Amino acid sequence: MPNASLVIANWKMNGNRELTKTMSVALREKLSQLQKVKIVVCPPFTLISELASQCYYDDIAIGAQNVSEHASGAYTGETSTTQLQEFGVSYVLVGHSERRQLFAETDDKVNEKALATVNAGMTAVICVGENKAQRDEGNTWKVVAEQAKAALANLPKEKAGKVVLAYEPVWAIGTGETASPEQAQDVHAKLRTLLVEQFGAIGEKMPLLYGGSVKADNAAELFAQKDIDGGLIGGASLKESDFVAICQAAQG
Ligand SMILES: O=C[C@H](O)COP(=O)(O)O
Repeated sequence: MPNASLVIANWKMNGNRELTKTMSVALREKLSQLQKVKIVVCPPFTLISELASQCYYDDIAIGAQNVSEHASGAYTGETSTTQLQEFGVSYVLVGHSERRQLFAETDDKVNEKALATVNAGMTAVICVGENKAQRDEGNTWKVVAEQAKAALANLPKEKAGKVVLAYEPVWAIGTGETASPEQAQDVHAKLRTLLVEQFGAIGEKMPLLYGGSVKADNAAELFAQKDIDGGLIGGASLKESDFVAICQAAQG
């Protein structure tokens, strides 16, 4: 029986004001009554203000897809934690594989961004995951563990409540090829152990999300896994009916 606690929409570089309006209405009317599931929407920066003004903060949280590790200054094109918070942002995606691959974000940079996020009082959603070649070579856990340990370095126990881990196998992102519930659970169980080792007993309760071609028709079986506490949703978060169905599947 699914009993997930967190579903995050990552619009990536998609969407416009029209989608923001449509989705805001859908979230308010169809999802604000979900008791057990926290919903976060991460639109492009340009739509954050509009989304925040239309969503009820208590039910729907606003997330950013990236943040600068710097507090302020001459960093053209960057956005700080303080600037995001001014618009009601309380979650930040950190280390998404597209940032790692296309924008050369290193493990160290991901760690700096995670630290900046939690130190500002926001929740860091740290993404980890192996690519196809790494899985085929049997290195899935080696890669995921290295990324997770590097991203979580120097994060103290008292910040555990501000940390979410998202396992996103790169080969499953935007491909329609989802990890099987067993494949995902296998990695999640190991990530759970890693969290408990670093943060103690609270690690048992820290949200572990799965991302990678989650759809309305596969969400329930993924969310039914013991250590899958929700999802990070890309393509399916752009379509109102699909995203609503995924959130409802999380509620169980
Ligand atoms: O952040 C979301 C993930 O990259 C998953 O994207 P997807 O659901 O389109 O596969």
